[in-house]
Formats: sequence, C-alpha cells, structure tokens
Amino acid sequence: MVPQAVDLTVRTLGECRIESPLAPLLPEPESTEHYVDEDDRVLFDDTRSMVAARKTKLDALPGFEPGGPRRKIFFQPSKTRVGIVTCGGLCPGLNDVIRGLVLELTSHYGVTKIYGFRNGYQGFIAGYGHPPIDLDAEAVSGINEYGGTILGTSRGSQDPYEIVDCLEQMSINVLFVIGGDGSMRGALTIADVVKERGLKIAVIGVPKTIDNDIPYIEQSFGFQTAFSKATESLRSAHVEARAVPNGVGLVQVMGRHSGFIACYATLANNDADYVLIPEVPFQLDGENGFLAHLRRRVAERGHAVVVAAEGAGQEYLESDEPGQVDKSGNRNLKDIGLFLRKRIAEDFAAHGMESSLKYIDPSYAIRSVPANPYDSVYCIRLAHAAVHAAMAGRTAMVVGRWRGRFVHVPIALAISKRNQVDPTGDLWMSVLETTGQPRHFG
Ligand SMILES: Nc1ncnc2c1ncn2[C@@H]1O[C@H](COP(=O)(O)OP(=O)(O)O)[C@@H](O)[C@H]1O
Ligand SMILES: O=P(O)(O)OC[C@H]1O[C@](O)(COP(=O)(O)O)[C@@H](O)[C@@H]1O
Ligand SMILES: [Mg+2]
Repeated sequence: MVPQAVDLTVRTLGECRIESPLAPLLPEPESTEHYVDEDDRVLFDDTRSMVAARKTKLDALPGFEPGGPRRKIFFQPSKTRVGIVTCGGLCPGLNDVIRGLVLELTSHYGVTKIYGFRNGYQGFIAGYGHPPIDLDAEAVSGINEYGGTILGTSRGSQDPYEIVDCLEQMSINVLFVIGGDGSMRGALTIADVVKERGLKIAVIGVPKTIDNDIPYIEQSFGFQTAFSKATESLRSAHVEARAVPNGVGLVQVMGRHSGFIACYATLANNDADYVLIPEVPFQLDGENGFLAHLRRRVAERGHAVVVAAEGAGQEYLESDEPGQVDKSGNRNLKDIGLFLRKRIAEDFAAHGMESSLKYIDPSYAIRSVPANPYDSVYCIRLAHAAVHAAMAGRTAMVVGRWRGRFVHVPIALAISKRNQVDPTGDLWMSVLETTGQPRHFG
C-alpha cells in the first residue's frame, strides 16, 4: 500500500506558544537544498512517474514534516521532565543517542530532570526493582566510546497502563523510546494510553535496528557499523577459502527477515560469490540449485565464499514443532549456517570432490561494538531531531531520514510494514552484479 498524505500526519499535543531558546539560531524561514523550513514538507515521492501517479495538486502531495528546531515550542523547558529507555536487541550507537538526547536537552533547552529507565520496558514496572537513574552531562560523559547501552535493555512486553501510571507518578512530560519495531509498537500503545487519559506526554521514538528493517527511514543508525564489522568475517572467510584446495568460506550474519547486512557486507569487499537472504528463496538441489552452482564454481575457481543471512532458507528447516518465539513474540530462527555447512559438505562428498569448509558466525560481535564515526554523527543528529520534536509537542512519531532530509515519521507508518531488500530493486541488482550469482537458483 502506498502511503497517502494522511498517513504522514504527525500527532501533536497542542499549540506551540513558548519562544524556543534555539529560535535565535534559526535561519530565515525558507527551504534550501541544505535546510527544510518547519512549514515546508519533504515529499514522499522522488520520481516524476511517482508524483504523476498521485494525480493530485502540489499541496496535496504526501510529504513528511521536517525534523529540526522550531521557533515556538510546546513544553516550558524548566518544568519539563524527561524519560529515556532502550529496548530490544543491541545495536551500535545506543549510547551515542542517549548522550545526544541528554546533552541537547540540558545544554540547549535547559531541561534539568532526565531519568534513564533501566532494562527496557521493565524499568517502568516497580516489581522488577530497577529504579530509574538520573541522567545529566556527567552521567553520559564518554559513554559513546562503548557498545551496548548504559541503561540496559530487555525483551518481553509490559502493560502500557502500568507504564503510563509510572510516567504520571513521576510527572514525566516526554518519553524517548530507543528501540526497534517491537519497541515502537509498545511506544504507540503508550502514546494511545496517554491520549486516552487526556495527558500531555510526548512519546518520541528513535528507531534502532541493525537489521535495517524499519521502513521509511532510509537507514537505521548502527547499521553501517554492523555491516562494516561483518566485512571482517567475509575477508577472513575469503582468506581461509583461498588458502586450501576446494576451499569454501561460509559466513552467517544477522538479519532475521531482512538481508541488508549480508548485501552491504558483500558489496563492501567483493569477496562473496553467493549471498542468501530471506527475501529471495533459493532451491538447494538439482542441476541449477545452489549446491550444484557452488560445486561448479569451486571446481572452476578453486574456492568460493557464501554469505547467508540468518533468516534465509528457513523453509528448509521448518519442523513439526510448534513455532518457538522469544519473550517479545519474535519467531526463533533455526540455524541456516549449520544446515548449509552440513549440506555443502555432504554434497561435495557425494560428488567425490574433496573440500574444506570454514564456517564463521560473527553473530553478536557485529552489534555489540561502539558506533563508527559515521554512525555516531547520524546518532547525534537523530537525537537532536528527537529533542526538537518532543519540545515542540509532537508525539507517537519517530525521527528518521528520508531522501537525505531529517523527518518526523508517525509510528503507525514506521510499523506498518517491514523494510526488506527488494528482489527487483537496485540493491539486489548490485549484489548480483558483484557476485555473479544467478537471479534464481533452480
Ligand atoms: N505489539 C507490541 N505491543 C507492545 N509492546 C511490544 C509489542 N511488540 C514488542 N513489544 C515490546 O517492545 C520491546 C522490544 O521488542 P523486541 O521485539 O524485543 O525488540 P525491537 O524493539 O528491537 O524489535 C519488548 O519489551 C517487547 O515486549
Ligand atoms: O539473541 P537476541 O538478543 O534475541 O537477538 C537476536 C536478533 O536480534 C537482531 O539483531 C534484531 O534485533 P531487534 O529485533 O531487537 O532489532 C536479529 O538480527 C537477531 O536475530
Ligand atoms: Mg524487532
């Protein structure tokens, strides 16, 4: 479904009447190629044919509200009390975002009460016994040097009514949720309970996912760091495979439903010959199946490197057991890497070919590292945008970047689908060009 203008409308808590402390820094109210004025919109569509297909007037074209400081804000900074929470799996840059939020709130808006809720949504529930911590410039000093999150994180849902009870008891006006699709589903339910109770609490998300599976934000923070780290495993697999007769290097990387890490790591160093991702089903057996292709390639070139995203080929691993899920309801995946290792070895043996397979699974090593400088820049800019949005009374939205511009994306839109590699898109085409693998196996 193509989003319409109404889907891009951001919820607000009320009129902005307070002069922003940042107003003097703002340029003239006009957009340029480097700046989008707050009253302007960032168009959703960016090709002539997409715009033409709307068959509508310029004013009615769907556009995102731009991110950035407003001249007038909703919350009185000296009275504003803020909460920050990180939820779901780790991702490089979580600490950068926490630090960015705290420094922007304190240094530029003069907010003095900021609480870090610990261990994800559990931090709002008294029974877990994780009281919030005070956050200020000193508490966040240097945290960006480290991976992980100083607040801790968790999976598993909590009652949104209890979470809002906690926010009310602590007189919190703004809640920042740094998390993935599950966390944003949670954030939306919190924002809905806030609305139901007629409260004025802004709920702003900073989308986090190393899988890059959140839509309408171009790329998520930490993704670049994660795939860069994964390239080290591809390089090792290539060195190992080339060093022995009929060497096969097999690397499994994260990517539950989206194969972006596998694709980008492959494009980064051109060492992989085959990339298997959840979005593109593949046939294993038969003359044109993956195994036969791999065998032929090794016979011709002496070695090969295979990269598999963890969600690829799950159809080969399904059993009769009822589907296992984690505490957040995410389906637990079966191990495609180990399955392929076994099947590749068996296939070579069955065809009387000697082979030497080296299997590398960098797993958590790619998401537990500190952000690289590019991601750190992205994190701090997302944090700034999140603070500006919150102070201007926006709610039920995430900050993101669309067509190179920082924008506000309603949470409902950000969780409406999953960002995935498009098998007909130009990214997958680049992967096919780089690896030389066929569009289809089988
Ligand atoms: N539909 C939902 N409604 C409310 N909370 C949810 C929902 N889905 C997930 N959550 C909660 O959000 C948090 C993080 O979700 P999870 O899926 O583990 O990670 P991520 O946010 O990275 O996708 C967990 O506490 C989880 O229970
Ligand atoms: O073992 P954990 O912590 O549940 O995480 C594993 C999963 O986390 C991910 O990194 C995605 O995490 P999120 O859903 O939190 O974004 C997947 O790639 C991976 O399958
Ligand atoms: Mg998720």
